[in-house]
Amino acid sequence: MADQALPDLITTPSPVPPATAETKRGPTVPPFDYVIFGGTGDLTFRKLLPSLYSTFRDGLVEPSSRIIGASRAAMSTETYRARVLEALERHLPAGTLEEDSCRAFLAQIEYVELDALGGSGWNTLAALLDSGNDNVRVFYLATSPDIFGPICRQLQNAGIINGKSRVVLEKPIGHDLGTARQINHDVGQVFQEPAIFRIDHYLGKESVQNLLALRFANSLFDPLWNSRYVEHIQITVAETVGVEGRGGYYDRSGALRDMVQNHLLQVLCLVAMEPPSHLATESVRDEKLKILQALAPITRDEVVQRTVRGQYRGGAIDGKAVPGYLDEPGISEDSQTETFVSLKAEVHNWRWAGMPFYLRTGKRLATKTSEIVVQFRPVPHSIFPGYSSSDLIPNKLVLRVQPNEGVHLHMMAKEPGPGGLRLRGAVLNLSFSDTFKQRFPDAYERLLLDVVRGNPTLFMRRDEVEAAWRWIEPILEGWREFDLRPKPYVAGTWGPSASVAMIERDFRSWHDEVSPEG
Ligand SMILES: NC(=O)C1=CN([C@@H]2O[C@H](COP(=O)(O)OP(=O)(O)OC[C@H]3O[C@@H](n4cnc5c(N)ncnc54)[C@H](OP(=O)(O)O)[C@@H]3O)[C@@H](O)[C@H]2O)C=CC1
Ligand SMILES: O=C1O[C@H](COP(=O)(O)O)[C@@H](O)[C@H](O)[C@H]1O
Repeated sequence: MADQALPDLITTPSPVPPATAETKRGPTVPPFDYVIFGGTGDLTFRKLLPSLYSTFRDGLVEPSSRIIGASRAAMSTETYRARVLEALERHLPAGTLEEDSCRAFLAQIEYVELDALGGSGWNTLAALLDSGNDNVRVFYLATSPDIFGPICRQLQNAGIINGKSRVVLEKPIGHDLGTARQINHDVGQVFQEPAIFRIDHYLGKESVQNLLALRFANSLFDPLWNSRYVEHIQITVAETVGVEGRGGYYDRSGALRDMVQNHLLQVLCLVAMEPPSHLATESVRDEKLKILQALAPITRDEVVQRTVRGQYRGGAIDGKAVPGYLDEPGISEDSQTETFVSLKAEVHNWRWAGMPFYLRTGKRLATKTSEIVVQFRPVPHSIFPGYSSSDLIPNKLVLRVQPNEGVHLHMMAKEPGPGGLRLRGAVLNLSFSDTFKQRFPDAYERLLLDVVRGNPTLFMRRDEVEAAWRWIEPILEGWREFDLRPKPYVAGTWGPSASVAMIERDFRSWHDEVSPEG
């Protein structure tokens, strides 16, 4: 979109163009007022506003809805709209920003200058919200978690919470169990649990939700989905990006807190949980909680054997040189923060007893890929002349979360041709993008509207967050106690060699070492 179009775009409201049958993804949600605290932050500009725009363009949003950005920076609504436009241009996939719907979207955005800790901005916000509409009110806290409590208290004092109000808490919810409990307590003083939406955007990813469909809408997998048939499971979330200007936050956090405590454990829950009796919020959450509670603690004494920490050094990603972690802005020069973690977890219950789950995540790794690998046990006996049972490569189900969402089943097949029966490994591929022609919405699109719908199924309940921290804490303590420093790895690789050694000690290997293609 050309720059000279900007003034006209942001001052001339026009109705949202009607969605066509191809673009509309469902019924509109009730009209809403979305107040985004941290309205000028990276998350808001990179993810929240582009996702809200996409839902607008797809015809899911009532025209009387409003989006109100709030933060301390002094600026007019006009200037804010111009910044939103820049963000949409920069962060939406090419070709998806449409002039008419963008103009209408921008016209529904307001800005309020406000300090979370108090001041007159709260009266301005109250006046704006009190303009007679009956919209659902969403308060999205896209700020550092230490001001979640103060923001909720200000909302209460300003008298702007009504029966149609909800609050969304961005991750991380705390830095450890104590701070998570404090945040949950402070927010819980103001909002009832059903009105609190703790977001984990991995639960909004299409392919993560597809895990529910794969497991519970097919009869094929469940009989095999246990340690009698599954040999081990791997969950990998590999990124090629570094800390992307978030060094200040990341250096205090690290990969275990930033990724494992939330995203990887939530995915593990969906992989491992029992079938909920129906797809109702509390049934799903109850089953996830049981998994978190069944996770065998990695005690302080076990951290050396069962966890690996890494930190990237300079290297190359996609043929381009990238700096090491210690040279990134905002990182302390002698930082001991891990940018990579791999660990071996166990779920102590009837279904999974004695079978490991290997989890791994890191920044500046070889490729961007998130996947779940279910490794099945070998056949008990070979009937094929010339093939022992160990020659028959055991089945493996690979669920690709991103990119190239899909399911790959590794199996043995007969090599075509006359004569004897020769066997060879083959892969059955189901690519979701080839099968379903629709656009894959960003995870936030679904979740932002679920808040308005009042559907918290894909959000974390208080006890889940606290159970996850309870499992993470002994690992952090063990690292501290044994002064387990992160091992260096070259950017563009698969992390420290100790991670490979950890899984190879169990006579297994990471999926990428076997087949980088999927
Ligand atoms: N960026 C990302 O990709 C992701 C971020 N998150 C989480 O989301 C949260 C926000 O992250 P991010 O956007 O990166 O952070 P930024 O530092 O970019 O943004 C912080 C925002 O909070 C506002 N803010 C800070 N203090 C106050 C205050 N006292 N009163 C009102 N507004 C305030 C800032 O505006 P101003 O200074 O003008 O007040 C700014 O808009 C963090 O908890 C982060 O961990 C989670 C997942 C991904
Ligand atoms: O929450 C976070 O997630 C991103 C990775 O998300 P993805 O959708 O791109 O896989 C990660 O980069 C960031 O550090 C973390 O805070």
